[in-house]
Formats: sequence, C-alpha cells, structure tokens
Amino acid sequence: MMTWQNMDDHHVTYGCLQSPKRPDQTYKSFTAFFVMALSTFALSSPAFTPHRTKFELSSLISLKSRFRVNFRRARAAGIFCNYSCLEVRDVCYRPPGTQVNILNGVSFSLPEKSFGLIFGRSGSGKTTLLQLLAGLSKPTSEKVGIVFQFPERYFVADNVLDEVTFGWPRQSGSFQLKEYLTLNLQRAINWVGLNGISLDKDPHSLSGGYKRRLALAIQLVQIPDLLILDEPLAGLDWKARADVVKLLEHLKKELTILVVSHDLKEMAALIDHSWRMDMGGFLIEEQPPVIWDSPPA
Ligand SMILES: Nc1ncnc2c1ncn2[C@@H]1O[C@H](COP(=O)(O)OP(=O)(O)OP(=O)(O)O)[C@@H](O)[C@H]1O
Repeated sequence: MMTWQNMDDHHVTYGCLQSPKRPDQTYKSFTAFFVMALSTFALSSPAFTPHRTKFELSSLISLKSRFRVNFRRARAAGIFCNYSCLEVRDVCYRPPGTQVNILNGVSFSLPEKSFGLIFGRSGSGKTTLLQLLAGLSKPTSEKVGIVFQFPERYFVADNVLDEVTFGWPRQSGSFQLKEYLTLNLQRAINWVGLNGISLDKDPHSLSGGYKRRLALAIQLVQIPDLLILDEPLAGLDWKARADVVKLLEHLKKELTILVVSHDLKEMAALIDHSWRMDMGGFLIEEQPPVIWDSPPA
C-alpha cells in the first residue's frame, strides 16, 4: 500500500483502484468531461465546496502518474485487477486538519454491468467514499458519471438543452467531440425518457422526477463505464421514486452502477452486490436489511 499526501493535507492511502473497462479500449484523457461533471454538480460535503473542487481537479492531474506507479506495484503485490470490474483496495481517507480517518481500509469489487449498493448510518462515510472514487477513479477509468445528492439544486441554465450541454467545448477545434456528444445526447435523452420534454423548457420548472432524469442524462451523454449515484431517490414523491427505480433497472443493463442510498426497500430488486458502511468508515459486504421500511437509527 502506498501513501499519498497532497499539498492541502488530504491524506489518502490506497492499494489499488481500477474502474470497469473493456480490454480493447485505450486510455484517454477525459478531463473536459470531468470538469463538466464536477462543475455541473457542486458537491455537498464540506470537503468538496466549489473552491475545493477546483483544487481537487488540479490534484487529480498531478496524481495521475503516481497512481499508475501505484497500480503497477499493487499488481506486483498480488492484487488482482480485472479489466471488467471496479476494484477498490484498502482505501483510507483523513480530511485536512484532522487526526481521524473517515475511511478505513475500504475494499470492494463490482463486476461490469452490475448494480452495487452501499448503505449505512448517517455520517459513516458513504458520500466521502463516492467523492474519493470520483477523484481517484479518474486516472484509470475511461468514463465515470457522478450524480451527487439533489443535483437539480445546481442546475445553472435556463433551458434543458443548455443544461445538458453546459461545459461542452466551445472552441472551434473541438468539432469532432461536439459531434460525438450531440449524437450521444439524443440517446441519453431517450434512455432517461426525456424525449417528450421540449429542450427549450426551463429545467427548474420540471417535476422532481424529471429533474433527476435530466441530471442522469447529463452524465449519460458520455456513456460512462461507471455511474455513481448518491441518494438518487432523496426528496422525490412516490411516483417519481418509482420512475427513477424503473429507470435504474433499465440503465443497469447497459452500465455498471454504484449507489449510496437509505432507500433499501425500493432498491432491493436492483441489487447485485451490497455493502454496509459502519461508523468509522469500515465497509463490510452484507445484504441490506430490507425487512425494515427504513434503516434503524
Ligand atoms: N472535510 C471534512 N472534515 C472533517 N470531517 C468531515 C469532512 N468531510 C466529512 N467529514 C465527516 O465525515 C463523516 C462522514 O461523512 P459522509 O458525508 O461521508 O457520511 P455519509 O455516510 O454519507 O452520511 P449521510 O448518510 O448522512 O449522507 C461525517 O462525520 C462528516 O462530518
């Protein structure tokens, strides 16, 4: 296991982290996409204020080469990294200015095109893990889509089209990328069932369920190999919740999905693998206690 400590005193240790990826794909930089994802969704944790988001992005870029070194060492140490599997090994995290780890030796693997759920008590470190995965997965993954809690709070445009294309390259030299994104846009809109909605519509005027669909569509334009969702049902009424669950059921056939949620009963039918995050940031493979209407306090 290697230790990496960045300039801002984040303390992260990890052994190996590899995202789903087909063997025939070559590594490419998706910095533009990542900037788009993170600038669209300002992250809710104090560790990820917009100010910090900017810092994290620059850290990620500098982390890239170190990460590759670490990856090779991890393999040499006997950690198996399957190219069609998200593999996380021995991840620890301690925020700046603190002496206690929020995450402690977190390890898990999630096969391609399967649905993983992480559940656990408030404050156990679930969101922190997703934030870390969003950052650390960048150097080795083709495409990772991330939708954090209440993404609609961070919509910035006054029509659906501008919202989906926010952050797309504007300079003339990137025509090919724009063409690629435009072709994928229609597919993403169809995938989430937004095709009945006018692209002129103000995203803030959409219903709760449709706002969530829009947030998913923004990520799906890139056809991510891994889609990470933090509390995708939070704040929705029963109909919108049922619609989003149905949508996830559909997406699960196409993508690898990792979800953090307290809505265990509604997620139950989707789950292929699940883990409980215990206080102190310890992750344990476990079936969710679906007999409860809501998790115990
Ligand atoms: N930058 C930080 N500095 C100090 N403590 C932090 C920082 N970021 C998160 N924490 C603490 O880490 C713990 C885990 O937070 P996190 O948001 O990951 O929990 P969670 O399991 O996602 O909770 P919930 O289910 O309520 O969303 C909390 O006690 C939180 O206060």
